[in-house]
Amino acid sequence: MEKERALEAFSAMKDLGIPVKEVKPVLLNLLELFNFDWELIEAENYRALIDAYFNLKENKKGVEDENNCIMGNNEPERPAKRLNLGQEKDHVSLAMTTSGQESKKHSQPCLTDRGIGSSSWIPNAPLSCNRNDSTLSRSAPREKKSTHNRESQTVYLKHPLDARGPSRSLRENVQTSHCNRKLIKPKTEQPINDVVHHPEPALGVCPALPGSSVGSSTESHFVKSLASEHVCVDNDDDASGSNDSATSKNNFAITSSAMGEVKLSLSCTHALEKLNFRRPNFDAVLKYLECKYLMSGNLVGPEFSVKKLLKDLCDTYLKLGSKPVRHSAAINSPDRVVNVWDSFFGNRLRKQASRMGNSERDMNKKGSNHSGCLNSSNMVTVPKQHEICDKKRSSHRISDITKGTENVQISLVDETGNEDLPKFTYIPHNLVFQNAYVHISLARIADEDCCSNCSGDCLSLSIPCACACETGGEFAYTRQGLLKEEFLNACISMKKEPCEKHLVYCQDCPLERSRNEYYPEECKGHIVRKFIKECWRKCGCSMQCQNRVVQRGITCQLQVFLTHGGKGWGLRTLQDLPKGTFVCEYVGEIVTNTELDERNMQCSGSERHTYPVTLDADWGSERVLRDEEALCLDATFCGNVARFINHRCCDANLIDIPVQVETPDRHYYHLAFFTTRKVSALEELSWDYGIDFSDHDHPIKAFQCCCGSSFCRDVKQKS
Ligand SMILES: C[S@@+](CC[C@H](N)C(=O)[O-])C[C@H]1O[C@@H](n2cnc3c(N)ncnc32)[C@H](O)[C@@H]1O
Repeated sequence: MEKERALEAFSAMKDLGIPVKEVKPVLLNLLELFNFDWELIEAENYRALIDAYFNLKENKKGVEDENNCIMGNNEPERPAKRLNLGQEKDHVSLAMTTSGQESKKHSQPCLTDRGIGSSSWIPNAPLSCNRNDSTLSRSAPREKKSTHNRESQTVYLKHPLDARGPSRSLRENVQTSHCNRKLIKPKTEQPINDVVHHPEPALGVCPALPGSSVGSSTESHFVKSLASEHVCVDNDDDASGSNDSATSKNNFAITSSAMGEVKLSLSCTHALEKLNFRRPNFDAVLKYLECKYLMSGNLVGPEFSVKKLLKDLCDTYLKLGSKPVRHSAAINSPDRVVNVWDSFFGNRLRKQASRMGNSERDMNKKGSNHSGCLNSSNMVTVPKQHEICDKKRSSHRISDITKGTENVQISLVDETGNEDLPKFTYIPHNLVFQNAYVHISLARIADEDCCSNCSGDCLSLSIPCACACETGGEFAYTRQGLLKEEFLNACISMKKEPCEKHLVYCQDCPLERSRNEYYPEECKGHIVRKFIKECWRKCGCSMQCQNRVVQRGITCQLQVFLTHGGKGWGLRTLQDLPKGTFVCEYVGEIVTNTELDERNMQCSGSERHTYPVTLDADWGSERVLRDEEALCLDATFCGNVARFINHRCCDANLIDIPVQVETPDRHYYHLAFFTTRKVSALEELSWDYGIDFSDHDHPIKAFQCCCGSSFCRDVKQKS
């Protein structure tokens, strides 16, 4: 896993013209700084790594320039340009277009050739196929702001790999250069009376007892000389094997007894001489070392020796234990990570971190109290008058209905305490119930359905990649991870006022068949919907490509709550959401029309249903789709948070948009919810199910709408 990630990082940097050998030390340092949190390194197309690399380069160059000045040399040309992925688009595209993008053809959207983009909500069962009601959408932008301030983010890097080695540390470089950047210092000089005295030797690894394992971070006893044989091995730099352990700085000893016990002791006597030395987490030491070897790629080369390996272990232990107090505290105590973030990178990077799935959740988990309230590490500040963590008032509270399956926790609160908790199984991705046939295979993805020649981030290319063809030859997303305004507005207006040209008609409409099997009416038309096409596995770009939004999952802070006014549970946002934000996908069981009919026949009319959505956009194509083939999503029994989104006529703040990820056809796709306007923290999220409240023949009676919209279509409510 680590190896794959390292290779991906190398490849991304290679795309920018940065050789692997130069990336390795920077990456290793960054891993160390970020506490091996790869997500931070991978975020926004390795922005941290790129920054660190160029900072290093610049700092080095500063020194070189200075030296050149002193020596009277001409200023050499800069080796490479620094890139700002957020803003300096040209630089990035320059580097990225080396992979033959010019040869790509970008066809215009061809929705009508390929079938219908219709997805309709279905109250309880039979599928409604009204011109006005055939809209379900999904949306998903990740907010990514390019507020990167390079001037304030010079990361201190020292030469990482070789403890003996670097000709000049960056610290020296920085100090001698005239660079005004703020430095993040790895260690502050401490007054002498701050020295921490360790009563025990600094390192002890005692895997001696049978069954015990190497690597316990808590063991700290130096090997005792109980052994029948005790070999002390000096590991001077030349690894000559001198046995003079008394003079050796780093050494290790192997002790064994006649009973078969073996103890391996590593002694880093350097540690005692170091100011600020704190025992590091041994797992972190091992991880660091593994990464180092992984990146050097010569673990088992001709130069390999076990002695060297053990010496490296000692050195690494010493290195990690000699970090500034706060950093080593973070290594030892994950609870302090947030402080380290603040002190090392300030709020900017912390926010960046908090936008990322796991890190975010970790922070929340650590910061949440027993009942799961959000704390200061959260981006969301809930106004006092709406205090949702008030225990006296909320007799129902679940801190995470997703049970850890999403990137973020989603709480449920019932401030009245009167409602039964919803009964369903949370699933973060669609699952086939039984008979539905979802044909996902790499072989079906043709060259024109993916961008195999791309690398890194497709949105940084000057020419949109093949995947953009579905959205008019342009990407649907902005570089901030939002849906483009033009695309969104077109989807909204198509949904509100579908005109004839947006409709396709089936020869034999499955929706009508489901209403009346023997005398189905003529198809009333399905809207040919606008699709988003995201890059996927066969594409050459990385997982950080900004044309991958929905597939990365929920990133907004959401909450299920008990609404007032008869709608039951609802979903609200706990943070302000800009227009075009991806909120969540509609996730449920993938069922066939036949299976859905069966389900609907079994349930009683009084049950509060989630509204299944018809999925198959191939309706209206020449082939008649049988009920056993047509697909729907039903979130009644198994679903995600979208099952709590209530209906609002006409002016809902969410719209559902089909998103093509794994399959190039329109038989199966994802339905994503995006905000139609700016939504403020604590607003209820809603979407227009597309119900025709005047359709009294519909086998499923629609609920009495309490949406409160002045455009409410339920006339009963109005009168
Ligand atoms: C997808 S579920 C939404 C979550 C649901 N409120 C719950 O408590 O589980 C759809 C159901 O919510 C209720 N509902 C949704 N929107 C409504 C509205 N505008 N007016 C009245 N009831 C609504 C209806 O009972 C409907 O069958």
